[in-house]
Amino acid sequence: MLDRPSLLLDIGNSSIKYAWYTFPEEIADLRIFRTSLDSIEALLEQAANCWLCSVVNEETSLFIAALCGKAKIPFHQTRTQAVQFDISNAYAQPQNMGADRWMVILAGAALRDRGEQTNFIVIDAGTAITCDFVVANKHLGGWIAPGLSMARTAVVSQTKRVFDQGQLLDTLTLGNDTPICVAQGALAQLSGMLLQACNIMQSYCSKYELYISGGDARVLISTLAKSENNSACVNINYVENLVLIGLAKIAHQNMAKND
Ligand SMILES: Nc1ncnc2c1ncn2[C@@H]1O[C@H](COP(=O)(O)OP(=O)(O)OP(=O)(O)O)[C@@H](O)[C@H]1O
Ligand SMILES: CC(C)(CO)[C@@H](O)C(=O)NCCC(=O)O
Ligand SMILES: [K+]
Repeated sequence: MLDRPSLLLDIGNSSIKYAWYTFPEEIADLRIFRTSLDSIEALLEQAANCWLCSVVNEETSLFIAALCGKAKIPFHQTRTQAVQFDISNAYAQPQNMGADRWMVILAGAALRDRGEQTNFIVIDAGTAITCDFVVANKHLGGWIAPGLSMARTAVVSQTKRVFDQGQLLDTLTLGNDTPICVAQGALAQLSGMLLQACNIMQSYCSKYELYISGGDARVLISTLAKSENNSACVNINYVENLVLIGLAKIAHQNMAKND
């Protein structure tokens, strides 16, 4: 059983992603796959154990736990902590913070340890976009906002004459008809969030790293790269899935302890 890898599961609001982790592999080298609830049982048959990060209902976690019981393998679910790996959480009630955000913060810390910077911003541009700030091992707080797709849907659904044709653009320009104005408006909101994040971080520290992942990460990076006024945002690192890297870090630590 021990020659089998750990199954790392990220259950988000709209999709499920997973990766295999074999101790003591490098945690930054994960290959990411998408799956569905129906396919998890088959994955567990090949796993030594399972690590879950979920932001959906408790029933789903109980379902995965039961599948692990059936496969006779250990089940672990990560929860947001007040302090973990020397990083302290700014929430007065850490349990209120989505476990995915905490994994993303721990992933930022793990990736940062390989470089020089101790300060970092982590952004997860998924269904919702979240942004969290860590300076000298202290999480200072963060933001939650609609993701690109949700922002576009929101403005269309709450107005009469605004419509969207779903164009995917990665250059910020000024729209001259309704659907382009919608596509550009959402892009301006989200890339503006990145710029504000960098501006605010500079008031805390002169050097920091920025890690960004999620379905909209690439579009946001190329939008900023093509903008003229992006000097605040430097050192942007794209990572396919920070949640799973955070989970790998915890799985790694747990196995190192029991080694
Ligand atoms: N093929 C695609 N399908 C769905 N969303 C996509 C696709 N390509 C890019 N996106 C963008 O990705 C965003 C969703 O990101 P991602 O796939 O990381 O989220 P998710 O897995 O649904 O999020 P969560 O983890 O919160 O459930 C949407 O805002 C959308 O604009
Ligand atoms: C913000 C999301 C939806 C991002 O996936 C998730 O982290 C979540 O449900 N969070 C709970 C609220 C909070 O983090 O404060
Ligand atoms: K998300």
